[in-house]
Amino acid sequence: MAISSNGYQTGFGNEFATEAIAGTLPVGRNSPQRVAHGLYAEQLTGTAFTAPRHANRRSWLYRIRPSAVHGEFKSFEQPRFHNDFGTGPVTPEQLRWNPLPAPSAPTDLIDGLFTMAGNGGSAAQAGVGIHLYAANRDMQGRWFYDADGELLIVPQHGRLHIETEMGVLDVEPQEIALIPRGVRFSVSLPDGEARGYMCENFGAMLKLPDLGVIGSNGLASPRDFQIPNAAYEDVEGDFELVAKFQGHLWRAYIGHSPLDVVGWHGNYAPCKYDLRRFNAIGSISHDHPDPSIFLVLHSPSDSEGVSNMDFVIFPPRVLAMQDTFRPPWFHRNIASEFMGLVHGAYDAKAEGFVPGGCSLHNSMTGHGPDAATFEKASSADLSQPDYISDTMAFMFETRAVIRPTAQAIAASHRQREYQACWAGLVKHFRAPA
Ligand SMILES: O=C(O)Cc1cc(O)ccc1O
Ligand SMILES: [Fe+2]
Repeated sequence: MAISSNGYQTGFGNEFATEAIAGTLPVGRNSPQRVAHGLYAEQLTGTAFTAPRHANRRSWLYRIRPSAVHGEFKSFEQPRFHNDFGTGPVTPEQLRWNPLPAPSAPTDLIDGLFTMAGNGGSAAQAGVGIHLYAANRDMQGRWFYDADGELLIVPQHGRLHIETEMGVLDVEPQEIALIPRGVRFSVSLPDGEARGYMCENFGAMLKLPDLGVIGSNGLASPRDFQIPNAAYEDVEGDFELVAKFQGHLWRAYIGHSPLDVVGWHGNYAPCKYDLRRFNAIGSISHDHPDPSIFLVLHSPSDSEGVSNMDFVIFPPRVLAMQDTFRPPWFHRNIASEFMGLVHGAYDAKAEGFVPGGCSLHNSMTGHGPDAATFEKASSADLSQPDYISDTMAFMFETRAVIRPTAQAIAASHRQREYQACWAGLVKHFRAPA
């Protein structure tokens, strides 16, 4: 069983139409009395029926069997992958981790998920679940869907071949994949192993930010988002469908591949985006701008301007600001910040923040450049620009505090000495005589 890519369409949130067999899509209606080729019609909605037109997302899928056809759901445990973010005290300490160790036993993407942190939950339809994955095996005869949230997958090492109901996404490090709530998929690993990050967004669907005074271009361009063309398989066998529903995993027998959608149309679909295409906007006079300038996608909350989650990147760029401490400043924010590094080095941390690693700085926790970065940037020659190259860091930034899981705090890959990176920031103050 393997479906290869049937190519892509482009445009974030567009109305798409695609068929793997010509003549599949009905013309002038969505649900004709009989669908072409003996297919079933099925609607998949991602927003309320009555959501305003600009926010309304749904697609029509024309498939070999309806998605209702499968066995009984039974509880399924993958104890490292969950939404138990706890209700007790949460440490305000700065936290950092090394990459998740590679599995020793054969482990597919679902078994390789490790929940690091999160807030809110599917019942509240707000917050995020933040997970790492490390896998070394394809998902075999197994498909997954997440009813709790949209999935933002950030591969860090190894490519992912993601076969979804709506077509195939081939994703490599420095690209991201977005899988809408409910869409069934399986993942195989063309490089035999893979490691990365996965954010489960329980809130409103991710969207491109408004550009305001930036104008009509800049940041992530809608045309750079790639949406798969329909691709399907007609396969029967003894398989399993794994669902994530209300924070728990469930498993049902399924006698066929659910990737049986021959054609679909609509604006609710998976997509991928190459972060290297991001058009970074920055300061060309003085001062280091707020990181919102690097916003790729955001999940709005009910309060205007306050996101449930912002997905921000720190891509290669040129820094030319004058009379300025060029790296990120020391700061405390109302928002909470979970960061990861896909490639290279991050300009606020001379060492210790490694590709595949991650950090957590919660609301009002002081953080910023480490001592080595401070020393270097405080005396750097500003007559020359800094070419920040070979880098791709990112941040999941949320309005609610990000609660690390008990297993993340206890993990052997946690850097228990992280705070020491600021210990060298000695007193330079001398009161004028
Ligand atoms: O903490 C961080 O490294 C992320 C970050 C980067 C930046 O340029 C400004 C603020 C901020 O929180
Ligand atoms: Fe920060």
